[in-house]
Amino acid sequence: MATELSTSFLCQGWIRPKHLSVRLYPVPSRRLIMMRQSNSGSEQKRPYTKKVFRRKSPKNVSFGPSVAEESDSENSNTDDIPTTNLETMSGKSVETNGAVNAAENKSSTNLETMASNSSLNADGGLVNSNVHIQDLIAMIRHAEKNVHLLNQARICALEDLEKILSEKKTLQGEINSLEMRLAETDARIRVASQERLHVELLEDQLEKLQAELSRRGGTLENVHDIIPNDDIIQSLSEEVNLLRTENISLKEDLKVLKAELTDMKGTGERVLLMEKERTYLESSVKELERKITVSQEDVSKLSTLKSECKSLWERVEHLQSLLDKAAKQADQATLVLQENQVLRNKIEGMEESLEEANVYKISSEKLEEYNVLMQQKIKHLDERLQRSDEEIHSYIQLYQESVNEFQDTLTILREESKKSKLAEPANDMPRKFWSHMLLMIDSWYFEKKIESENASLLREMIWKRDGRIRDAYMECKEKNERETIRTFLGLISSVDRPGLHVVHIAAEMAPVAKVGGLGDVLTGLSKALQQKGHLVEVILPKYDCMQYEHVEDLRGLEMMFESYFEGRMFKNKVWVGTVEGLPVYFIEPHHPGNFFWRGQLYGEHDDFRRFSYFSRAALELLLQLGKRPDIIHCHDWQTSFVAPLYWDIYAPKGLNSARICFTCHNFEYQGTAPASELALCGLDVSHLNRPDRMQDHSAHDRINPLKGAIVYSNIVTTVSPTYAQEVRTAEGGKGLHSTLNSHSKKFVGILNGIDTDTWNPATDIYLKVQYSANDLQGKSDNKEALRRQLGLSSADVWRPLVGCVTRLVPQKGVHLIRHAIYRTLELGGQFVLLGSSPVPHIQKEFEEIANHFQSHEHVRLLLKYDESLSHLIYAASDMLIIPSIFEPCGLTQMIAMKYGSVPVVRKTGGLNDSVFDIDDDSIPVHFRNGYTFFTADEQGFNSALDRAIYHYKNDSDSWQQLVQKNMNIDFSWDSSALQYEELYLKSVARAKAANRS
Ligand SMILES: Nc1ncnc2c1ncn2[C@@H]1O[C@H](COP(=O)(O)OP(=O)(O)O)[C@@H](O)[C@H]1O
Repeated sequence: MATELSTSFLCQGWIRPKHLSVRLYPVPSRRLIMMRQSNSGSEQKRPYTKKVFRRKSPKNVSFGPSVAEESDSENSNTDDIPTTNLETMSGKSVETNGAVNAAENKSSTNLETMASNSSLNADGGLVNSNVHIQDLIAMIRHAEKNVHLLNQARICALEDLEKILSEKKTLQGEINSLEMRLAETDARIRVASQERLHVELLEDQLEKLQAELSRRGGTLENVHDIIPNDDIIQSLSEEVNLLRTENISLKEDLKVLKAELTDMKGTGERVLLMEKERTYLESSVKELERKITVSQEDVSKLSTLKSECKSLWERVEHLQSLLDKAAKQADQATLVLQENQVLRNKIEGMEESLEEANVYKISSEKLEEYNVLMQQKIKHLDERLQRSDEEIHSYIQLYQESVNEFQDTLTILREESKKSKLAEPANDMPRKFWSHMLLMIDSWYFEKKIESENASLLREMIWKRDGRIRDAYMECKEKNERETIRTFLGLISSVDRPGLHVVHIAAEMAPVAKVGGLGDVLTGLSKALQQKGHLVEVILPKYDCMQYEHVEDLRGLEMMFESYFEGRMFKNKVWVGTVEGLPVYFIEPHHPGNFFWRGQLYGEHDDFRRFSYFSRAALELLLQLGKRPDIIHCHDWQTSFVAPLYWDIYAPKGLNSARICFTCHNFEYQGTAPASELALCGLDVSHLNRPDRMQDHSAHDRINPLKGAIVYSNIVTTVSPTYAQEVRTAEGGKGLHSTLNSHSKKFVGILNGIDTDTWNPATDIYLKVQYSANDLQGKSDNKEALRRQLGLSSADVWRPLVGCVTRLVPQKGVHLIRHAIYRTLELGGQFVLLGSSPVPHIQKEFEEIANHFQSHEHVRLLLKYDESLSHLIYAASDMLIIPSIFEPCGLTQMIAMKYGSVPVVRKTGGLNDSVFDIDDDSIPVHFRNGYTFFTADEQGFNSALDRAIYHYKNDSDSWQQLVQKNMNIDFSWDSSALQYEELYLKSVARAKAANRS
């Protein structure tokens, strides 16, 4: 008995119809019969399902059974899947991707045309841009339609995909069962071959028996006598034949099954293709959506442009009317002139008549009278002539003025239009974008893909935030790097510098590498200068312990650059990334000393070597990158080598565009070393180890990098006016007062600001609750949160919380900080200290105090560096103490005030310039903002803290007013950055003047 099953899979366009026919034969052996029964049972139970997937469009559906037709249809589907699907699934004639792109290209071209058309043409008239705007709108609508169609196509594709997936699932089931069948068939083949062996054995035996028979002279008939079971042999040979037939049939089945399996695999691949297509469609839709957004922005810009055009047009019309008026007046004037001419002719005629009359005058009285009359007439005509001359003159003047006015306006309009045609600053892009562009250009230059001059021009365009850079970038998103570079090079034209190019070289930058105020200043000042339109870049060492999560788009450049150290050249890898929107270069030296792989920024035995290496590498990088900065700004002794290196080595090498500005954030750290060490970075020791150059005041064989920076920089600053005075005294100058005095003309103190993006209680993400001067409830909530976090008592809301956030170094008045803990307790307050110390004995001392108060309900000491906790302490505390022995500027008092914590400070350095005592009558009331003391002892400190706590406890209203007033003081970088800007500009101008003369 044979069972015939046929299956037809039909999936339009994607799955060809398939015909499968399997013929099963009865198995004569018992084992085979048993297997067959179980198999055929399962086969018959599983019905083949006939699947027909209906698509929305009948266009590509092929139901034909012919193999040739099927394979054609398959080919057409697989060769051009995206296009076919778009067409098929949308059920309409949808434009292909190429067409969509063409439409987009057209749209951008029209945009450009429109932008240029909306300006004045050469004749001074305006070309109406409305038509083009309409075009653009139409194009956008067109693009929207395309998006809509693509969306539809995507939905169809998704539906199809779902269908195909479900079909795939079913087919998978089929495959599984076919595989099972294959296995069964295999088993059957194995059994059959065993049976065959058995039959062959029997045949052998039969042959042997026949041979034996013939040997014995018997005939075949006698065989029946010898082998009584003749039937068995007969049946066995039949069985063998049957098995052979079945074997052949099974092989055929196997072939069919294999073909089917291959087909199934093809289906899987098609499903994959569909999935790919779906992803592709989704990305196309996204891209179109993005382009529509851009187009819409363009439309809004165009409408602004249009309104501008309109107003310009009105002005032109007004001018035109003036011109018309003037022209009329000129016509009138011409008429009057003609009239005058007629009058003149008349006068001449009359004069002739007069002459004739004169001949008769003597004889005739009448003629005399006539003469008088004529004289009067002539006089009258002369007057008229004069008047009309004046009138003509005034008309001509008026006409001239109108023409001039018109010409001026025309020139202005032309210039305006030219300017607007030229790159408008693209303020819609974030600062990060421009930094990214800058780094991209640098890497091209560094990797020798563009020339130095071209790199400079592109940098300047980026610096100006030239809209063409943005457009080129957008245009090149899909292009490869070579094409992108070509597009960018096409942009280059003469560019005016919009500001200064400033490069900061420093050892710290908040928040990626911060130890103290230097990091804050670097970021705050750079941001403020960038905001003012200057091109600002930063060069830092690539420390292993940086807060890398604050660096965006960090990547290593392909090329290394070499720099000199210790008599040979070392390779350096350059990493680029943006920090707080600023472009930053991180130098990673490939020096066996692993200079910046130490787990900390400073405090290493070889700091002199580490930072002299870095200073030289930073200048080398600028040279290699072909940069032409106006200002190189270095900070503290770690980068003070830059100044002498620049003038002695790099300016002669061609890096000679810059002025060097050096800011000392603390004169206590001078980085002195044995003089010979200076030679490591290539500086000439004998040339520099002189009392008026880099020799340290303490010994003849030591050099002082800080002194070198003072001597070799064009501008020297420190961080507050009072500190600038203090360091010029023998007591405050730490040995450098005489150097500073001899360079006093270039030395100035500028008070630091704080970065109000980072330090703003209204937006601070580290706070439990954000707050502002108008809503101080948040401040109380933070106080409560800090108390809970540190396990302090919250029993009395009004118990004053005194905070201190500091490095624990002698400069900060550690003995007064320690005293403050006990004094605060005596006065009924709570005390929280956040600080860490690089000085072991101070750290140990404070650890003991911290242990002592470990579970005290009103005191907590946290001896670590913790950025987020510092924010919470500023917000939670009512007062912040800064009893410094000296303080170059100090940022914590400003941050404290911004967060409504009243500062209690010693009057020194920058504290003296920013905190003014509430009770100091010599200071105008509105400037008074904190509590100060002068004598650096316990009584002195008490005199300030006692008053502060008394005020807090006894006059909460005026305390709140004080808090609110302090929160509103402007401590931003605005005015300080302005002062730096002025210094830079003056210095650059001086250099230019010197070069000219
Ligand atoms: N332990 C600490 N944890 C977190 N931040 C700290 C810590 N100590 C100091 N700071 C921060 O360092 C900066 C100190 O700057 P500044 O007052 O100029 O002092 P200095 O630069 O002398 O350390 C502030 O931003 C302050 O919040």
